[in-house]
Amino acid sequence: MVQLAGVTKQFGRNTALDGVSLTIGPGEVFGYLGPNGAGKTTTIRLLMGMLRPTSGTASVLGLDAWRQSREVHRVVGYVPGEPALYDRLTGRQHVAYCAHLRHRDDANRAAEVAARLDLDLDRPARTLSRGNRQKLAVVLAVMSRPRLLVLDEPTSGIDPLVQQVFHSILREHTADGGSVLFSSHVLGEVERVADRIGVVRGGKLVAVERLQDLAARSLHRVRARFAGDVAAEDFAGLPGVRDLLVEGRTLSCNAPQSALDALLKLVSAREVEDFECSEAPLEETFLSYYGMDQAGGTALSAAGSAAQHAG
Ligand SMILES: Nc1ncnc2c1ncn2[C@@H]1O[C@H](COP(=O)(O)OP(=O)(O)OP(=O)(O)O)[C@@H](O)[C@H]1O
Repeated sequence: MVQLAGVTKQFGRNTALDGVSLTIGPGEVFGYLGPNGAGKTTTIRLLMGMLRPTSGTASVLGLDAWRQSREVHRVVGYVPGEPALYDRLTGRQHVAYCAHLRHRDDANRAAEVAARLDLDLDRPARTLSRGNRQKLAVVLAVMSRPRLLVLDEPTSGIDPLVQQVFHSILREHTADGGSVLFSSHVLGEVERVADRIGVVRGGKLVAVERLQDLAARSLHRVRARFAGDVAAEDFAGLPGVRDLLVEGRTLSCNAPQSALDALLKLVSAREVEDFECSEAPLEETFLSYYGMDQAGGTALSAAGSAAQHAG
């Protein structure tokens, strides 16, 4: 669906992207993460044929993104970071205009998506809030049922309830074999919907991984109180378990998801009086591995606490 092979993009002396290679397959939601200025929008503009790579190749659905950009625009639903709308046209007029450009009648599908997103299609674009402009851009991108959706920070400005609806729309899209490239500067925005995430920093793709693998490495804080004394050695040697501490009848430790089953079996072999297990937010695990430290103050403190748990 998407293939970047050694793509570099320079603006004068500034290297915005540096040798990025990436493949996105059918039925996949790919979360493209990175702090401000990392190169997300540059990647997306290259894929949409708005920029020409300095070196390397970008292709979309088998089409060369630069040389065949008109065909690319026909088959991709694109939501830019700052949607460009016609101030005086209503949502419905935008829908009619885009449908006309594509020689299709997508009005019913557009009305259905707009209703789900709680967007009034009869208001002129100039009266729409940032979130509602974003929703209209989403309606225009999905109404023709394109095989690929390329979304540049599409949910900034959209409230959490509507984000859930938006996620279901993306899931329906991938269930039909479509794919999604979804950029964001925070994991929280994509973690509920992405299958894989890629992290771009300073123009380099520094990590690509399946979200379920990241979740499997996420730490759980475990605490158990037993009816009698226990020894730390009874629980030692479980792979990935950190900060193991036994004080009298109480055990505490941090364990990745992959160690929970074995740990629980050891715990339940004894008489348990109290048990607690809470998962650290995925954002913490993510930050501790990839340190997206430009994401903001809260993120910084989360990274700090994750690092402490990691011992
Ligand atoms: N047209 C341009 N001319 C010169 N430099 C540019 C241009 N577009 C982007 N850049 C530079 O390329 C780098 C990557 O920018 P890009 O917009 O791709 O980042 P981003 O990850 O999308 O950031 P944000 O989250 O802030 O939108 C930045 O250093 C930016 O200043």
